[in-house]
Amino acid sequence: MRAAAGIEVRGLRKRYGGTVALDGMTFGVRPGEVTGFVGPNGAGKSTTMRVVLGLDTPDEGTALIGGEPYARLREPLRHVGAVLDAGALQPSRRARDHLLWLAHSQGLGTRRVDEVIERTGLASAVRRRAAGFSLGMRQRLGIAAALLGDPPVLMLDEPFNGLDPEGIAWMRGFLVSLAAQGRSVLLSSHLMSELQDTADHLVVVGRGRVIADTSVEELIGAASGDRVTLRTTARSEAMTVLARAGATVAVIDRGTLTVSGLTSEAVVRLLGADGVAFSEVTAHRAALEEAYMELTRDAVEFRASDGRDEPGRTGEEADR
Ligand SMILES: Nc1ncnc2c1ncn2[C@@H]1O[C@H](COP(=O)(O)OP(=O)(O)OP(=O)(O)O)[C@@H](O)[C@H]1O
Repeated sequence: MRAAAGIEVRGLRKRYGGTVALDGMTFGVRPGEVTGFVGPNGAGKSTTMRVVLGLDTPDEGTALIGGEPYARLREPLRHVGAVLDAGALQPSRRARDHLLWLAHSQGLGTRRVDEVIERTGLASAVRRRAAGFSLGMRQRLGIAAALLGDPPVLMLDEPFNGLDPEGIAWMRGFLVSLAAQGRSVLLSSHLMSELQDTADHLVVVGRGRVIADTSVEELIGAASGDRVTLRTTARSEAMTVLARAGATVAVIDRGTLTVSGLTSEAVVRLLGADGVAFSEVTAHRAALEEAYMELTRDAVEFRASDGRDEPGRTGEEADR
């Protein structure tokens, strides 16, 4: 691998007819980190990746890999590897032949092909034809191809799509190890849960622009706000007492509530004064999924209401 390089995306705008796909998309991807590129369907993730790879032209803005636009890279496979559509394989071609064809087209040798086959755990499948490959094997083959030129930058569009739990675990570990080698790894997903244990950094997007550019830790902290988590077996009584004191109370599960608008001291005092039993009062820490939902609420085209945080609900209403 050559000197570390990153991705720089600045002010990308792109329309398809009346649809605004990119609306000033701006972010960077640093070496040594897995950056999760996450947002609801239609947020502009795939379009951004295609622009970075020179497969689509923006109306405005720039996208650079190691300081250069893709079109100016000599031997691009040595600078960036990408898997945009793992399904796109010539069905009759055997896995190893697919890699050999790619390698030879870029002046890379057979030895490198065997190295990437080994690294991606494809050794037992290389003589099989692509048509018989599971999606998991296709993803591995896509990554093997992306790694042929030992590039410092990797981009993967929805790499967890369709993988079974074992495939997901393998993919996570593999992506983290690639970043640990100093590579810049950008991976997209529309599910935050897929990124939770993989990404160091998150670029959250919606409607063609960046909503948050943050570390995983910061995002969880920011979304947690001034809320208190309360565990109690007397949910209904607790909700009545706290709502009466002006708090907004949401039900998380049978024995857990989150309370906004009161300090934890006030919650303890109010419940104690009314003799409502509780087992725990702690500062709330939002799970990443919850943080993500809050951030992207306005950017989602369709979302069914789960009714959890409707304002003004009382304990009795919520308990029904
Ligand atoms: N070739 C195209 N022609 C017309 N519209 C397009 C084209 N490519 C993307 N779009 C539109 O641009 C917007 C952004 O799409 P994009 O595929 O980049 O989003 P995404 O974040 O990757 O979504 P998903 O998670 O569904 O893949 C969407 O409204 C999409 O319908």
